[in-house]
Amino acid sequence: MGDVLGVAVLGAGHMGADHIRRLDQVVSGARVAAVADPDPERAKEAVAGIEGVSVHTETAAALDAPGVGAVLIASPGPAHEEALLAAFERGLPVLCEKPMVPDSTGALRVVEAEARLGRRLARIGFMRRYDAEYRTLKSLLDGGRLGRPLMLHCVHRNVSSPPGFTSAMLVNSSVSHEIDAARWLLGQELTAVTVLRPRPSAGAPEGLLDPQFVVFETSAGALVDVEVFVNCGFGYQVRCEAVCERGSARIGEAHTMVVTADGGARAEVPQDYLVRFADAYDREVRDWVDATRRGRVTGPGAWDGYAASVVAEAGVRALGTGARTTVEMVERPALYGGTGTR
Ligand SMILES: NC(=O)c1ccc[n+]([C@@H]2O[C@H](COP(=O)([O-])OP(=O)(O)OC[C@H]3O[C@@H](n4cnc5c(N)ncnc54)[C@H](O)[C@@H]3O)[C@@H](O)[C@H]2O)c1
Ligand SMILES: O[C@H]1[C@H](O)[C@@H](O)[C@H](O)[C@@H](O)[C@H]1O
Repeated sequence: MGDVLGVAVLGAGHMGADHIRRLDQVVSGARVAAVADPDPERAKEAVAGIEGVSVHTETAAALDAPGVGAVLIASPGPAHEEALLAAFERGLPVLCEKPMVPDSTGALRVVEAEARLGRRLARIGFMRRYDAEYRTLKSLLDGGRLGRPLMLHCVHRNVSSPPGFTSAMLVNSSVSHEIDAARWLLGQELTAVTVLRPRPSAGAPEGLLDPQFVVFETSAGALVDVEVFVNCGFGYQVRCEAVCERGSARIGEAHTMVVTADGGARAEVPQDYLVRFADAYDREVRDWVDATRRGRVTGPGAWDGYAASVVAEAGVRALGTGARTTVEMVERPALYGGTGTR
């Protein structure tokens, strides 16, 4: 194992601050060496009490700061491409929050830049791949005991959407998790998408198409449906049921505590992703730090980030037209395993 990994964290908002705490207090073998945020007060607040961190407002200054050996990108999606390319130029390994790059043209530029380097540097923060329940489901499906998967029924609910959240973001920010999880669980590409829009909830901000019902078709003829509802008001719920030829398997309830008292039982629902996926984020960052210190790049990569962006973009078009929309991806570069679906 190499030296303690000095990490530059870009973006000190909700996720950035949580990852800074994780790198400082939860994960061994790493330290926060630098932080960059255009809002210096937010950056200072996120690293308060941590020694040896330099605070910057510019990405380049943080990447070039003393002791930086890797980058964690937690800025908003539109800022990711520039940060990824800057990290690649410096040969720095990266953990980049989803979406890798919201638009597929930018995502492809990232894939091409990494392919030109001839080695992988980027891991994308699709943390569900590190969630214990998702991993158990993946092992079950891979083991084949239930036969071939035919359908995934998914639910993705948030208590409320943050200011500025758009109808397109239900697909390209929220459902991006299901897009990656479905590709990973099934080992298939998503080839077409249809988005149905029920009457918007009165609890959603004016003009937001919330909830939505998204249906994906896969390269091997399976279907994946996702109810996404980001102003459900009552809790953070993420569920997935795989229906296979000889049985079904459902995940998404294990993080619930059931309190029995006063003659009744009450199941508590987590209120946000930081609670529901706390273990997954810890495992994701620990695994990234360990692999990086060993000089390895593992987990979902730039190709997976690109695939998610292309599928999400088709989904946003489908949302606009109401029509079934096919997904067109470029050929997979050799760096990511050549052509064909996994
Ligand atoms: N994996 C997950 O479950 C999960 C959960 C929430 C958010 N996210 C992702 O994490 C990222 C950040 O989301 P958030 O909720 O923390 O947002 P946020 O708005 O809370 O924080 C973003 C921060 O980035 C800063 N910033 C803006 N431009 C920047 C730039 N060019 N360089 C550096 N910093 C910049 C902002 O000032 C802000 O402090 C997004 O990509 C989002 O999709 C992932
Ligand atoms: O950026 C967030 C994050 O990715 C959460 O995990 C998801 O539940 C939200 O819907 C999304 O807005």
